[in-house]
Amino acid sequence: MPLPERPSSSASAAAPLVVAVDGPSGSGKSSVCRAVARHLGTAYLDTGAMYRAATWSCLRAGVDLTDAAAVAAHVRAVVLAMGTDPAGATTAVGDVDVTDAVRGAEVTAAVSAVASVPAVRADLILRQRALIDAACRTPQPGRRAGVVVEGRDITTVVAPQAPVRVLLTAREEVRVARRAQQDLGTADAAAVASVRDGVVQRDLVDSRTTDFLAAADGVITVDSSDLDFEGTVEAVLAVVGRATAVAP
Ligand SMILES: Nc1ncnc2c1ncn2[C@@H]1O[C@H](COP(=O)(O)OP(=O)(O)OP(=O)(O)O)[C@@H](O)[C@H]1O
Ligand SMILES: Nc1ccn([C@H]2C[C@H](O)[C@@H](COP(=O)(O)O)O2)c(=O)n1
Repeated sequence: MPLPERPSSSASAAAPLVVAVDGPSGSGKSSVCRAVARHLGTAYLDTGAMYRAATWSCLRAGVDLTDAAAVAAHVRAVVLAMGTDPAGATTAVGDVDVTDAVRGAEVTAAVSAVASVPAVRADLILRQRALIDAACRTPQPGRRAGVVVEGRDITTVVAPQAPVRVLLTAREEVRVARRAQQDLGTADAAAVASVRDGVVQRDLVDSRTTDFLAAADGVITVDSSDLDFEGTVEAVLAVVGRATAVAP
């Protein structure tokens, strides 16, 4: 069942809404959150794309990724521009559009190292909070004030006060199969085997930096293992509806 877009005529009347979503790789954060934001009429912020853009810039500049101080100093100077329209979220470093480049294998293999540097995290977390604040205070014309923001530490560190906090998860074999289907166009045994390590290893390394495998207090878990894409979007929207319902 196609989900309707939220009518923009009432966009300016609603209070700002922040929906914070965390989860492991392949759980559906990007695709599901984009659809949820479209439905709610809010902005959409992909914080993983920010870590990826920082990594892309380090790689391009030849920064030694084992040198945390050098990585942090480089990232501090990176001009990041995040487009938060859920219909076409974009990422730019300076005036270079890196929306597609940051999805490449080289960045994916290196991003965990950059994201594990505490000073990089402190820097990007400040930028993420500023973007969330901007989406709440000055929404784009026709958009509702607020943002659906996803990553690994949004419910716990970046926006722990968000009125809606969700851990979006799915069983490992389901996430690996989705990644195979997405990257290789098939989820046959060979395709699944070839992407498994990339998914599992990255989650293992990332989970030493951020805690996205278990829901923190007050965070609602949505397990999409046995849901299709639209069912997952509806499940997240149901959490939003319950969390924002006005008591009678
Ligand atoms: N409930 C679902 N049922 C079927 N496919 C899904 C579901 N949710 C997401 N997908 C598909 O799974 C793939 C991975 O989803 P997505 O890229 O949104 O995950 P992610 O959590 O953002 O991953 P990463 O953190 O690695 O970027 C996409 O092709 C998406 O369309
Ligand atoms: N809030 C976040 C978001 C992302 N990361 C790291 C961990 C991931 O490996 C990487 C890329 O994220 P993805 O595009 O796969 O969602 O960025 C993080 O540490 N904190």
